[in-house]
Amino acid sequence: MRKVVIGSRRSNLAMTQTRWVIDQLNELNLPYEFEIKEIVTKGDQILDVTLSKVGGKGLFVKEIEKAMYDGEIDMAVHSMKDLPSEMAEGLVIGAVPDRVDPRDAFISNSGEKLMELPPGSIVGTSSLRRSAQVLASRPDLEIQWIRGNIDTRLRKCREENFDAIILAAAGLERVGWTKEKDLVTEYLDPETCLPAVGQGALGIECRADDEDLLQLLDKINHPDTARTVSAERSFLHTVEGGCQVPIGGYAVLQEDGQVSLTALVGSPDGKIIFKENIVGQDPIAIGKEVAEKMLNQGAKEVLDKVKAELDQ
Ligand SMILES: NCc1[nH]cc(CCC(=O)O)c1CC(=O)O
Repeated sequence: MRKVVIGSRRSNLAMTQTRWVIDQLNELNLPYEFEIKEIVTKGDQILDVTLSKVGGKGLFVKEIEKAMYDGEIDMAVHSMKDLPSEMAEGLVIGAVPDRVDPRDAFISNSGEKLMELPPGSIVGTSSLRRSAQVLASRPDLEIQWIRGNIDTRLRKCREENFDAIILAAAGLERVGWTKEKDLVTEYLDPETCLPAVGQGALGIECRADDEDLLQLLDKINHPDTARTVSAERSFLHTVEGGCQVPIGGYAVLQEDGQVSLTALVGSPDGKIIFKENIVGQDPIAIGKEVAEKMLNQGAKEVLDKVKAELDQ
């Protein structure tokens, strides 16, 4: 019997995702037991600044990775979209389980959909990807930053000066909020709001040399999800370089077995949107190809400008 220690942030979503993975692993009936170790990250302590200004998504991940190097924990369950496109040395994604709903959920206080909101309505999000796409279809709306975990954002939407907020459907679904009837006003289709790279999928990280654990994790890997997400991450890897920028990427598997990847780069005000679709057999190759095409078309200048503004 091996005891596997799983590091998790304390948030409801992180804990729920970690427990879900433990359930999947327990169902295999193999000689392993699992223990959760809570890790408080810097990202959880900084609440009042735009996330992109304090070091981006990597912030949540780094301290968990340190605990893994130190042997304090053996693995961690991440929302795939929070994982930087390049893994830290010595660590790997051991499994990508089946993806849940990748879409963004639009929640308005009045019950009006995105295209129905009156001009000047305030939409809360702290994602440049969401703001770019909302403003592209509704330039007459106002975006205001909103931070905090899912429960905090839902409370702020009701109590503070917001008319609507946008959250990932996956997060709402995992913590059980979608059971609440009429909470979600509208699920935004990927044509309106292309999801973040990896949205709705989990990535389970462990040490690259932990062959025993890698063998176990492979049993809950979902090859189709792993394949489509790898196309999205290959795109992210080629365009980016760490910063939190207005980028979206969503890939699906076609019936003929090919991967169809749609990728987006925009300016935060939604005035410039680059969007491309590419179909191919090799996910890494198509991710790279679509990224290079968009960078050459002018996406590079847009991204450089956003990064320069974030650095100020
Ligand atoms: N940025 C935080 C974050 N990271 C993962 C999810 C939701 C779950 C997922 O997309 O897998 C969320 C919340 C949100 O964006 O609304």
